Amino acid sequence: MNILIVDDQRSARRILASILSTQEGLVLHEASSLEEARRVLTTTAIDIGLIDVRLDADARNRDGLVLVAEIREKFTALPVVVTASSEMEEIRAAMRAGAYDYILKDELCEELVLPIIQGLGSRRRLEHEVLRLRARLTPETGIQGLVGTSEVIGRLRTAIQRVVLSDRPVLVTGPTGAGKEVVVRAIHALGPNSADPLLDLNCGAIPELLMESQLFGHERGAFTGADRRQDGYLTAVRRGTLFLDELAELPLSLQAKLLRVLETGRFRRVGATAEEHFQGRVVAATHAKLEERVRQGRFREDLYHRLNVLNVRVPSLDERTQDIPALMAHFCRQQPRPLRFSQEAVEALSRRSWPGNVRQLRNFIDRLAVFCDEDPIGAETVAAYLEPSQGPVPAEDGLMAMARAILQLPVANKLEAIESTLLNEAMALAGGNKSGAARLLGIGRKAVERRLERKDEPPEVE
Ligand SMILES: Nc1ncnc2c1ncn2[C@@H]1O[C@H](COP(=O)(O)OP(=O)(O)OP(=O)(O)O)[C@@H](O)[C@H]1O
Repeated sequence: MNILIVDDQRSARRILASILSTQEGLVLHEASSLEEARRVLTTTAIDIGLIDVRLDADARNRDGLVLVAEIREKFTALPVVVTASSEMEEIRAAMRAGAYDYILKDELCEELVLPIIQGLGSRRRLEHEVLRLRARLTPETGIQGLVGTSEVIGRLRTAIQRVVLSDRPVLVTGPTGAGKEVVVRAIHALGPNSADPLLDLNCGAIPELLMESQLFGHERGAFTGADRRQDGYLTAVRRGTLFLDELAELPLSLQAKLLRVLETGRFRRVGATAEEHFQGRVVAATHAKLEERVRQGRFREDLYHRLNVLNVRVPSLDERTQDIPALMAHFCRQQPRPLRFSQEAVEALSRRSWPGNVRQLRNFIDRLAVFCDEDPIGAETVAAYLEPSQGPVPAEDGLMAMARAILQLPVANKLEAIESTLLNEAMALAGGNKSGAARLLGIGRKAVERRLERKDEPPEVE
């Protein structure tokens, strides 16, 4: 277990360290200020934090309490406050901020400190044991579903296990096709509420009004076509996971509403006056650089900070080429017929760059399974099949994902929903200029105008 002792006085840190050094299996870390403690917490998986309330000579300093609150918000360590028995008010404040226990400085001795550490140690061990058992119960969707043995994928698994211990929002980032969705599924499967739903909302695939209704639900008569009351994902998810995919595309108006849900845990369905409680966990994913979107005013900074509490970065395939043979074997097993590659072919595929990441590798193997009869498939054949797919990710993937998302919508006319989304996007890209939008869409300006007039009516809901 990693223990972090935070105290501005070296002598105080020494006393605690000497008490703890009698115990086996403890790795001790020290920090003398709030900043130093933050640095250690972000680089090391600390299990227990022993934190002095005052972290500099100023008697009014209460940085230790700030740290306790931060740990509960952003890290998975168990904080314990260390203070004098005369500071009852500070002890109360620390417990309110989320400290698990307190240690009195005037009674620092093995008999009082060690039972607290041992108690928290058992708690941590139990948490890990539960995680391990859950991982065994969900081999496909859990952490084992993440194929690979490289060091980076090992770090990714550790990050997943850490965020599962908390119930705060998670932001999963990484390039397209790298496995963000696989990671989100693992977080859900390993979490305490995996029996409740994992609901996936693609923030880039559907028109704004529909998205609002899908997320928040609506009252009967809230808009044209809303002929009955409908639960949104925020209700239907219960204590499960609300997966916001392509988060960067969430319209600004919905960003404000989502922020309110995250801050207060409350929301209103479209057309309702009464508020409801959101009980689930938000896990969002994006391949876009959100900081850049914030700078451009396209993504709310406050929402970004709310969601970026726990960040899991999924590495690109080029950062973990050692995993390519294992991934190839995994995708070969999924084919309807046996598929094998020669050693040279595996090596050639492991050497090349995969800008479309794991998805591009999977698509490549799927293609060979359909078109190639060679057994085992050799390096020359692989090279021949690679030619046309050099370069960026095939666009069909994005189109297929969008088509699938739209087909599941409660919209009567799905083709119209697609058209309207495309039209909106073209208008936005062209800065509201109809001729520009017409050029992007490959149709005439008149056709754009006609469609814009038609689209004033909100889409019909099934
Ligand atoms: N580590 C992995 N092990 C097994 N399969 C993986 C792994 N990573 C990705 N995949 C597979 O690769 C494909 C793409 O992964 P996924 O959809 O999770 O990517 P993504 O990062 O969410 O992409 P996007 O940003 O485009 O949504 C899926 O078929 C997924 O099952």
